[in-house]
Amino acid sequence: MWFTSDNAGPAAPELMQAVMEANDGHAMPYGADPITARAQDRVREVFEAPNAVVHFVATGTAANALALGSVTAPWTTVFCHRNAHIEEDECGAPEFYTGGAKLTLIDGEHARMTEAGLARALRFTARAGVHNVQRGALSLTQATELGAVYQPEDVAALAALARGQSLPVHMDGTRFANACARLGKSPAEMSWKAGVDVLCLGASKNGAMAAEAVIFFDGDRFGDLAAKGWEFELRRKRGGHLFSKLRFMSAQMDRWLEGGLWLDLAGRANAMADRLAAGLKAGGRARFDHPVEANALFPALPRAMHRRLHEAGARYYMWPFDQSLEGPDDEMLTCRLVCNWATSEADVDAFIAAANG
Ligand SMILES: Cc1ncc(COP(=O)(O)O)c(C=O)c1O
Ligand SMILES: C[C@H](O)[C@H](N)C(=O)O
Repeated sequence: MWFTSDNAGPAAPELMQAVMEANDGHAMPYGADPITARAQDRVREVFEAPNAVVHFVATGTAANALALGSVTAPWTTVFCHRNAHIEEDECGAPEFYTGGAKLTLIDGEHARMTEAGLARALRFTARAGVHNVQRGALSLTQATELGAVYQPEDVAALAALARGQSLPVHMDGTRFANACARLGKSPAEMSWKAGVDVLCLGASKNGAMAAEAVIFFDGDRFGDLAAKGWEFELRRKRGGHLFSKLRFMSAQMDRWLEGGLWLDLAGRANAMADRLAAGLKAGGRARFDHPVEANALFPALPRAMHRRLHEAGARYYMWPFDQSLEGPDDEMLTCRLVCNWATSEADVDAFIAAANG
């Protein structure tokens, strides 16, 4: 019963097979191989973005931090949600790779930034003179860190506010696939058509061993897109994130996007989250303070239930982590349960049985 994180899940056999097939003799290193070119074209095709600049890195943190470093200056601030991964879980990488940009934290339920919150923050930074950080970029996470998704129109409204201040829009798409699978909208509608300028598309949480795409879309934001892409390549290399045998990462991304596999895998994870939520709700003792819109759920459960689950061998995080299993049985404690493409109905049903007793 593994529900700690989709990072704990196995790689999908299709992607492992793609890596094996890529292991065919010699090929030019550092991304100059044909598999990488094919994967870059596959991304452009799936996103209906023939001119997009596409590069691959191994981690979501590298993707986010290098992308933000490419679109904002050290003396600026990036507007993000208070619970954004770039704020809470990247150990200062965005600040490091931007050369010191700050993060301006904005509230909103379910880690979804509100228009009002962003508008207020933009107004507050309007006073910026030489003594103040300048507005740098907007960063949104899709799906959010609390298991919710943004509708394309929500993204468009927030992006419009950013665009009104000539700010680029970054999207942390570590679980973009889960949001796309949930909403059934096209990747283009969920990204550049809604105003996203640079998308970090995560495959690692959704079947890859390690593969993340940084996609700069050909809007009016970056002027010379080729130059922006080259700048990213230099930042990636300088940051130590250019893989010499990039073909093995590219092969994962290419296979993941081929024939809609990425959406099938994400759909499986979402369906298991739905099953798990339904089973806990049926037990009558779970409280849900956040919606289940992707592959994660955040139920509040009685402490006694948590004890029972831990005794049954269930693996998951209390959320926040530091909540103790010692104390009154009926105190409600929130946890995070994350399903991945390999989560089985048996895993889910065993968790529900242990929870409901
Ligand atoms: C929303 C979000 N963004 C970015 C990341 C960073 O990914 P990585 O841990 O591969 O650096 C994670 C990690 O799971 C995440 O949950
Ligand atoms: C939170 C942790 O850093 C990881 N991003 C995860 O979602 O498991």
